[in-house]
Amino acid sequence: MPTCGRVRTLCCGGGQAVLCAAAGASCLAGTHPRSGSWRGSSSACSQQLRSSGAFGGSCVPGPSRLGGRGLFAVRQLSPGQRLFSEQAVLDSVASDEVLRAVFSEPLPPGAVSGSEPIWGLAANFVLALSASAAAGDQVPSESCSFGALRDFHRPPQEHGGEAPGLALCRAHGQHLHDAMLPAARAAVTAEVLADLLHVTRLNAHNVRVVRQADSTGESAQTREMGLGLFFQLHLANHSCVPNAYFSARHGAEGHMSVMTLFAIRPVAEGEEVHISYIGAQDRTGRAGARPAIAPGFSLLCPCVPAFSCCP
Ligand SMILES: C[S@@+](CC[C@H](N)C(=O)[O-])C[C@H]1O[C@@H](n2cnc3c(N)ncnc32)[C@H](O)[C@@H]1O
Repeated sequence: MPTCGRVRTLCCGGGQAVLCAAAGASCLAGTHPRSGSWRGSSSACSQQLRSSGAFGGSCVPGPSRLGGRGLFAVRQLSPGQRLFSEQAVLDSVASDEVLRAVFSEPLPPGAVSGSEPIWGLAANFVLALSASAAAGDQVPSESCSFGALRDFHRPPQEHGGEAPGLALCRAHGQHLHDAMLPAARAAVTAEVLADLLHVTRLNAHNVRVVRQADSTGESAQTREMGLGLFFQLHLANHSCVPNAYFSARHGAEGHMSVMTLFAIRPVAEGEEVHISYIGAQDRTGRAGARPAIAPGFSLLCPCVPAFSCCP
């Protein structure tokens, strides 16, 4: 197991976050992409998350006719029924303190307000990655789910080329890496950040963020949209006529967002559970701007060519 010779505590999150500063990349051997363990492999964390009690006993992962994996009801589900709740593996809600511990000044406009969620996501990622490495990858169960990010969907390489969108993620990952403080830069490679962005692009769900008043007391609350990566929910495929919807919200500072999945209409045992990637919080199950889905998420809408099933 990798050990971290010297661990520097960053002044964020009440001193819980640690960053392996001096030991640099060598202390990240367990999670470093070049070790081969970051990308693609099934992690112990995923196994743990799939164990009994996961998915609220309402559904299980299985092969989808759409290709890849999907979620399937293990019993008949009624409209409005809660399927399961889960905490995000990673989300974009980061305090100013966390952002400033990871990124050098000046932060880009929107990074602190949260309207540029990728910065918060990357900051939380670096800190979780570092904490995981510092613990020799034997992280406590609360943060164990972080390792499950390795299992999230990535598109296969295109014929003779690379996965769609990867070049853009690589450029963006390099940009984020360049903007990091040296200690943070030593803890993560631009390549791993590019992978995180790729995973985010294809798997992240919107979460509602409600922030309480800041010290100036100018606003009682600010509301914004953040991003969350949920291990169980990420297995749900898209449909323009979904049979389930989710509601996700960032609650208390220092905790990841929580989402709950509900059935919209009766779902038969064995039926695939679909959400809509557009207007996912629309309980009616009606489709939103359906034609926008395919290029954005690199998927084929199951309604195509049967357009009539999309209102
Ligand atoms: C959040 S993941 C869903 C789980 C994924 N199928 C897996 O195997 O991990 C999103 C990806 O699933 C695939 N997907 C989701 N909905 C789909 C659909 N309706 N038709 C085809 N592919 C879909 C696409 O590859 C998409 O990028």
